[in-house]
Amino acid sequence: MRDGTVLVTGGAGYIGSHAVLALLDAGWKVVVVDNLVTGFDWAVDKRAKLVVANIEDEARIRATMRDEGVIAVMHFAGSVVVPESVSDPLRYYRNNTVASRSLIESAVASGVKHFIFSSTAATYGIPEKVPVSEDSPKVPINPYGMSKLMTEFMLRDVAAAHPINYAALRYFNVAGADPQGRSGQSTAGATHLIKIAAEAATGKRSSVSVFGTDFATEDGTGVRDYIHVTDLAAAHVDALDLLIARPQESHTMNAGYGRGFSVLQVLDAVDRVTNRTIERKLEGRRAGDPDALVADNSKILSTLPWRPKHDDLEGIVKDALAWERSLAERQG
Ligand SMILES: NC(=O)c1ccc[n+]([C@@H]2O[C@H](COP(=O)([O-])OP(=O)(O)OC[C@H]3O[C@@H](n4cnc5c(N)ncnc54)[C@H](O)[C@@H]3O)[C@@H](O)[C@H]2O)c1
Ligand SMILES: O=c1ccn([C@@H]2O[C@H](COP(=O)(O)OP(=O)(O)O[C@H]3O[C@H](CO)[C@H](O)[C@H](O)[C@H]3O)[C@@H](O)[C@H]2O)c(=O)[nH]1
Repeated sequence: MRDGTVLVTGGAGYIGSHAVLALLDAGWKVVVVDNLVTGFDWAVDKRAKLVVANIEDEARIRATMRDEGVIAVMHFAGSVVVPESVSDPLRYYRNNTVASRSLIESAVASGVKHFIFSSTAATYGIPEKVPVSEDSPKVPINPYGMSKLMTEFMLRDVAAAHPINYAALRYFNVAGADPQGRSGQSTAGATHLIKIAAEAATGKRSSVSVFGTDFATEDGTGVRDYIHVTDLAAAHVDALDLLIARPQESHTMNAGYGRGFSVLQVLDAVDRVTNRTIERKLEGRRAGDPDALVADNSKILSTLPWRPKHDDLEGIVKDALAWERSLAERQG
């Protein structure tokens, strides 16, 4: 067992629940803080403690940090739907930026030494150059990306002023599910391509829309860097070890594989795995979708011992499908 407890905000959600598994498997004690707006209490592994609270509830957060001996925070809690951030920006600045400010203040006041933050490739907006490196211009094209970039700025300034260091991981497209079937993407009303394709493959949807066929890519459909959620969770555990080993340093790193697949390549992979053909509806572009978004991942590879173990598109699809099937059984 490691010394100290890790507080995981949003640990009842998709990515957070996988980080909880990775931390527990690595011997950490874990306390989850989640208000269950989009998460599920059953998604939290029983070895972890669940505190149902808003991260803005400073009294409860500080009491939890003190009582549980929290040495590090992994901060996944937030609002994640890009179009919703466009129609309701203040909600995103509240739940992503303002709530993060409150959590960071609680951490500093409670003497928490390390902070790991879920940032996003959406901080880059429409990149000038692909693969996109960390020092590329950060020009978010929606309030979601901006709300996350503002939190990165807060962390930078707070780490300069207080004895706390941080890692901000800019996730690319997170997909797949725990290969042992312990968690997966469970949120209803999904918008993510691989989740939607898995729903179509298991009969929850009749077809998949392909949003745009005139992008500047080889087959005209959007290209993305899909990273397996279990690899992403492992990167957080490695980032925590680094923050502990080198308390004077903080790091902002892309979390992706450095290779992209088009929408049609993803749907082809689903068809191969299921040995069926999902109906595709070719439609117009969604607002604000870049042609291609692929990580330059040289920084994370040179900074952490982390190496991808699940970077195979068909494997990601298989794990997503297996979870979708078990979710269907769970929901009857
Ligand atoms: N899914 C992706 O592709 C992706 C990509 C880049 C970044 N991210 C970031 O990763 C993080 C996790 O995303 P996810 O896909 O797992 O989403 P999710 O909705 O499954 O998880 C978010 C969790 O946070 C909880 N939560 C939200 N607001 C809260 C609050 N104020 N107090 C306490 N709990 C709260 C929710 O109940 C939920 O369990 C988010 O910060 C998101 O911005 C996700
Ligand atoms: O039904 C669908 C859903 C998606 N797509 C396409 O599939 C690709 C991936 O779309 P997703 O919605 O799965 O993901 P995004 O790339 O739009 O965005 C994701 O990654 C971003 C970072 O790059 C943000 O973090 C954001 O939170 C997260 O949703 C895009 O080309 C999109 O147009 C379709 O064709 N049909």
